[in-house]
Parts: sequence; C-alpha cells; structure tokens
Amino acid sequence: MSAIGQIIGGETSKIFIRERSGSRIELGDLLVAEEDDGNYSILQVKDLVYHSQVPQVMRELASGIQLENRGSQVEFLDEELRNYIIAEAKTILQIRNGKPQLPKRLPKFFTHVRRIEDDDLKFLKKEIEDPLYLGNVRSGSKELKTKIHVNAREAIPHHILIPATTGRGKSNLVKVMLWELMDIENIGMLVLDPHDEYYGRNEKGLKDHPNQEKLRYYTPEISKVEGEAISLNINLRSIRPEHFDGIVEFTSAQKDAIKLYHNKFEENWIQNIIRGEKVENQEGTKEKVSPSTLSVLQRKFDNILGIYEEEGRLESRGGVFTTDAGDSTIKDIIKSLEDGEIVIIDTSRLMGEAELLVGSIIVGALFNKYQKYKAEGKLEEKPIIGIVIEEAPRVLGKEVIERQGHNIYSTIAREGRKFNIGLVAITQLVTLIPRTILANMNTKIILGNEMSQERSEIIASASQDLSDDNRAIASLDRGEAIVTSIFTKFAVPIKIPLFEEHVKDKISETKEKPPLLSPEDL
Ligand SMILES: Nc1ncnc2c1ncn2[C@@H]1O[C@H](COP(=O)(O)OP(=O)(O)OP(=O)(O)O)[C@@H](O)[C@H]1O
Repeated sequence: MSAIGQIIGGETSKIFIRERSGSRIELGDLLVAEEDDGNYSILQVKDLVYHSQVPQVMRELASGIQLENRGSQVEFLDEELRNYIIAEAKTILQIRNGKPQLPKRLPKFFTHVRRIEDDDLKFLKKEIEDPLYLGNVRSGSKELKTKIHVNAREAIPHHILIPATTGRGKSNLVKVMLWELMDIENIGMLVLDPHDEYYGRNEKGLKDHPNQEKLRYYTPEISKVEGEAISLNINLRSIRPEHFDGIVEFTSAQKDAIKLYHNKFEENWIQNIIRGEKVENQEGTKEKVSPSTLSVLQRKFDNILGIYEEEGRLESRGGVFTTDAGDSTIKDIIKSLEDGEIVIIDTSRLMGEAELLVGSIIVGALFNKYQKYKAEGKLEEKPIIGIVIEEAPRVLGKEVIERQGHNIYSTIAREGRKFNIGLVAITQLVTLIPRTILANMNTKIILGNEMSQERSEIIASASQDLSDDNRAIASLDRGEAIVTSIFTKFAVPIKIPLFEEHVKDKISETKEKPPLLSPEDL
C-alpha cells in the first residue's frame, strides 16, 4: 500500500509525520511504519496541524491580495512544497516477530508510513477462549474487518463499565454484547432492564436469537408479549430488611421498627407493617413503634412496592410485589443464573428504587450462595455471573454510598471478582462514581462524551494511557468507541455494529448453514 506520509521527527510520545499532499489523514487514523526486518510500529494520529515554511508576513500579504480580489491567481510560492500538514501521532504498539509489544523505541527517521490493513492486525486474531465480540477495529472513522473480542470469563468478573452521554449507542452496545453472550456457555447474566429494550418485545431483540433455551424474560405484562415470557411476581415474603440496605433511606427509628417487625413476624414483616399490626413491648401494653413511624413506613412501602391496604385487604398496584403469588420467582431466577442463562427483568413498570430492590434480592442471595461455593471449593464449577445495571451511580455513586452505606451492587464492585460475579455498569456520569470503584472496573468501553469533566475522569481511570485522547473521545460518533482494558495490549478503537444489522447477518448466517450431509451423501 502506498505511503501517505513520512516521519520527520518527534519523541517517544509524539511522532511528527509530514502528510503526502492529498492523503487526507484524519484524527484517530491508524498508520503503520515498517522497518526493514518485517517488524513494524502502529501509530495513531492524535492531532493535525498546518505547517508553512512561508513567513507569516508573506502569507498575510498573499491572502490580503486574494481577499481584495486583486489577483486571485497570486502564487508567491509553490503551494505543495511550502505548505503541508503535519500529523502528530503516537506509537501505540510495536510488532516484533509477529508479537505485539508496548513501544519502547522510536520508528526510524524518515520512514514512510501507510494506512493500516487487516493483515497488520493478525496478532489480534489468535484464538481466545469464550470470545465476546464488541465490534471491529476502527481507524479514525473507517471500519476494518478485524474483529475485537475479549475473553468473557475474564472480563465480566473484572467488571465492565460503559460510559457515554445519551444517544451515543449504549443500549445498542449492550444488546450486541448480550446477543453474543447467548452463544457462550457457562455465563449467567442478570439484566435489569428499566426501558424494556433488550428482549425486543416490539422490535428485534434477544427473542430473535436462535439459542432461545438460554433466555428467560420476566415481565409484569405477560399477556402483551408474544413468545415465552414469565410473569414478574415477587412475593413480599421474599424480601428481607437487608435488601433495602443502601437503596432506600430509613431513619434510625424506622430501622428499629423494621427490626422489631422482622423479629416478631419473620417473613411476614412487610405485610404486618402495611396492616398496621401492633407490636407490643415485654409488658404487653404499650406500642413500641410510634404511629407516625409506622405510617411513614406504610407510605414508603406503598410508594416503592405499590402495596397498600384497602378494606382490610392488601392490594398490589402494578402487580409485581404480591402476597399471594411469586413464591418461587427469586429461586427460579437464581437457578436460571446458576444454569448459565440470561435473565432479563423488565422493570419498566417499577419505580427506580423497586428496580434496585428486585436486583438487590436476587444478587444478595446469589452472592451468599457464591460465597458458600467458594468456601466449599466448588466455585470453579459454577458459571460466571454478570449483572447489567443502568444508571449505575444510583448504586455506585459516592454520595449514595456515603449517605446510605454500601449496597449489594457496590459490594459486588469491590469484592465480586473473588466470587466470579461482575457488573456491566452503564453510566452517563462517571464523575459520580468513586475512583476506587472505577479503578476496579477493568474493562471500559468508552463511547462519545461531550462533557470535558467526564472525559477527564474516564481518562484518569483508564487501563491504558489515554492522556492524548481527550479530543478523540469528544468526537466519537454513534457506535464508535475506545476499549481500554487490562486484557488488551492497547486502547483499541472500535466500531460497534448496529444491532439490527448484526442480527440480520447472524440470523441469515444460521439459516444459510449448509446441511451437514449433502443429498448425494444421504
Ligand atoms: N453502533 C451503531 N452504529 C450506528 N448507529 C448506531 C449505533 N449505535 C446506536 N446507533 C444509533 O443511535 C441511536 C441511539 O442509540 P442507543 O439508544 O443505543 O443510545 P443510548 O446511548 O442508549 O441512548 P439513551 O441514553 O437515550 O438510551 C439509535 O437509534 C441508533 O440508530
């Protein structure tokens, strides 16, 4: 492939390339500088600057004359020789004997550079186990054929963070990832889906995946769904006081009251609070819980769970939390996850806190089980578990944790890896999440972000040095991302496929598969 520029100087962190005129090098382009021995460096363009050898005063004079329309043909000097573009690039990788290495030396002076080709990325094609496809390598805004995978069994327990502002393609990316995970065995995924967008009730979604045995879809609106949905009913008896930890704020008087009701009524504690049953003290006379505390608790449970009392009966608004069904829902979900299935919970009809509570009940129970498995030495036989959580600062935010203490999600972020449980956390605002948690998220799939403070935080917590990528992150288009991970040698620019396109290919691929034996063989 032809040279599009030549190295004319620089230092380890910044190489200057003089662009061959008309080559149209773009920001983010990946370029290759070859050496005589077959080794080569991969460079990424970080900045572009005009360079002119014509003195400033002459340039001003020439443009002035042109502006005044007096001599638009004025050419003081040979344009191409005197004015050119310098691409400032960074060496991101050096390939020695086919193996990628972090750059330790400068490419040779005056080496010609060319655009990258798929062949230059052969080292990425080595087989990895349980490959989770994220997208294709991207050079600037041009997509290559080389696919980027991470090892799902490694990446998920080490947590994945997806930071992006709205509309940059977060949901699309998660849909693509879940679709891919449908083909990987021994990974259970719990997806709390507040926008009911992953199953694909009315459009393409996971329901269209050929491997349907791996999918469980829980929704309160089962009658409106074609296909195999399961009713999302959760019995109040499944809820324990600690499930509210760090999710719902209670005063100390309310916490005391909850403890009392739980001690006295055990699994029926919420029902009895809602019914306003009296709890007596040891003398059997006075109420221990003040009527005002009780009524605040009743109002909270009404708001969060949609449970209230009417004419002596407990009623359920929304029908998710009930007293007369859903005894086995949580157990069934946990079993599915332990069987390596993908469980989508349509929480679109629930209040934010109720959604987190549902997750808290499931994840809390699962975490306890996995702790036990580890103690018994059985953890490695169990599937990896991933939990997809949107608007992560609701549970991982500094303020929330400081105010309400740790919740099960922040516990997973800190300790889940030891028990093979990880988060796939999605957020628009990384700055709200403590650095310690961000540093624990070892794979970040960075989508476009126009907020400079957010970009700084993302860059500061990345697994690779992204200090030159501020502008690149700001200018990422929909579906364009940078993957930075402890599992990749360099921060890989990718283009995520549009889900509908990706699915179309996959569905037709499976349909077009030739029969194992031809008619003649038979
Ligand atoms: N990889 C992609 N390639 C091309 N277009 C894309 C890609 N990802 C998303 N888009 C387009 O961008 C639009 C927004 O995508 P998506 O809903 O995934 O963004 P989002 O970040 O989740 O937005 P929101 O925060 O509003 O939920 C989609 O309608 C889709 O058409």
